Amino acid sequence: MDLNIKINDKNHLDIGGADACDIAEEFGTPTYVIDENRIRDNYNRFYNAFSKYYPDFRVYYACKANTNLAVMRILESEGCCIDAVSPGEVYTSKKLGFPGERILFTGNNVTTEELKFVAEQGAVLNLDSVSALKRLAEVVDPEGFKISFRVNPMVGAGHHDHCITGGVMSKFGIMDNEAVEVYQFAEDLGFTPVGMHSHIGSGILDPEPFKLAIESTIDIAGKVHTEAGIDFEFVDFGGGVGIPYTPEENIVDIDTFAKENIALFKSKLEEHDLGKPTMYLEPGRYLVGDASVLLTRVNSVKQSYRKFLGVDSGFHTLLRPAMYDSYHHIVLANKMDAPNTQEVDIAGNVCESGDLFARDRPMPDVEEGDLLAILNAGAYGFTMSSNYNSRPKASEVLVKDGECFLTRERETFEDLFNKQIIPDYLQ
Ligand SMILES: Cc1ncc(COP(=O)(O)O)c(C=O)c1O
Ligand SMILES: N[C@@H](CCCC[NH3+])C(=O)O
Repeated sequence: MDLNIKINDKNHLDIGGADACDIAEEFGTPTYVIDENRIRDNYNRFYNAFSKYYPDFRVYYACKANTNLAVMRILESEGCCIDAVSPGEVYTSKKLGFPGERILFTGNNVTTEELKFVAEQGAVLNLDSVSALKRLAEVVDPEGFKISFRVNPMVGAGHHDHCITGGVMSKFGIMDNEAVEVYQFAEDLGFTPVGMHSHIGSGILDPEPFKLAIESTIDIAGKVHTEAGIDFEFVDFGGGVGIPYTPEENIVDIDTFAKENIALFKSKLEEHDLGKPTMYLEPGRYLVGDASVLLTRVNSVKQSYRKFLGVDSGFHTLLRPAMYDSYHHIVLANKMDAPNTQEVDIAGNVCESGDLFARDRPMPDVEEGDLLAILNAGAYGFTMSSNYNSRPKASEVLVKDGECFLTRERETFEDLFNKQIIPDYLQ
């Protein structure tokens, strides 16, 4: 089993050297708990695997996965760069110390004002349409302005249909067969196109689609090089590397993955005489997914037509099970040695019948007051949470070598009033 689970001598879940039960006691529930060392390990394992075979390599953290400020500072301190998808992510990254040159902005359906803002921040713009290109030309001086384009490599993969971003159904990128024309047009406008980007999807454990994407993207880059005379400073293959969520899934052997992909990358570069552009990858889930758990307490055990364990969080806290039917492994954090004795449904506190973390899940005997830990909650967990049902958002705690730091206060009812204005006549 490749799930990241550690147990201490009290038979409690250990997170980064801290006891899950103590954390729940001190900070309450629901709380996301993030293990700093695990993020650092994930980053270094990933970076070292690729840079060993191709030193001109950069990691752009897809910060949409987790924008906790401490998480971003940790990755900044490791020398990581940022894949930003919105002006808000660019703003946050800049404020946290990432220089513009280390931020790649890959927006989709962005306004002209947003393009202008991102350009003013000094981030590198990776454009997704001819419309964006034309509108960027209205708000910056294109002369010598470096840009890149996201292309659709016509390869797609992902753990759910919603997470496949290449192929004919995808809203992302320019078409492979218009690339030459678009790069040429960018040059005609005065821009200096220096990069090409593709991203096929998210949550992929199978190495094959990545290889197909490398082939297809470099074939497109080769055509653009030959026919439009573009020299590439970088090629970016996006993110998407999955992590095991179920006990049956295996962690990606990142060294073999890197070795094979880099070998293919080099041979494709040679085939098209593309020189030695820097290789970028944009992992999100791989860096932060297994570094965090969501602690949630069982507040009711109900035997109805089925047996339900009711907990103090819901899909407003962790959306993935409800949105993608995603499996998250759930453990009884205060009795880690207890054997499974039953199959139960684990339900949240939102007023929707789809608010379930698990159906028919083998679990030990669980009592009200017990503590559950929902594993692999570090990617697309807090960032996709909401205030649905007027539920305040969870707190977040960072653990470093057993020491705990509150990095986000739990919201209060007062926070539900933030930014709302009741017109005078209704006061
Ligand atoms: C452009 C881009 N890069 C990187 C990522 C990160 O994906 P993942 O978290 O699966 O690595 C995404 C999300 O799918 C994305 O849209
Ligand atoms: N939100 C998705 C990943 C999508 C990534 C965004 N392109 C998930 O939780 O798996």
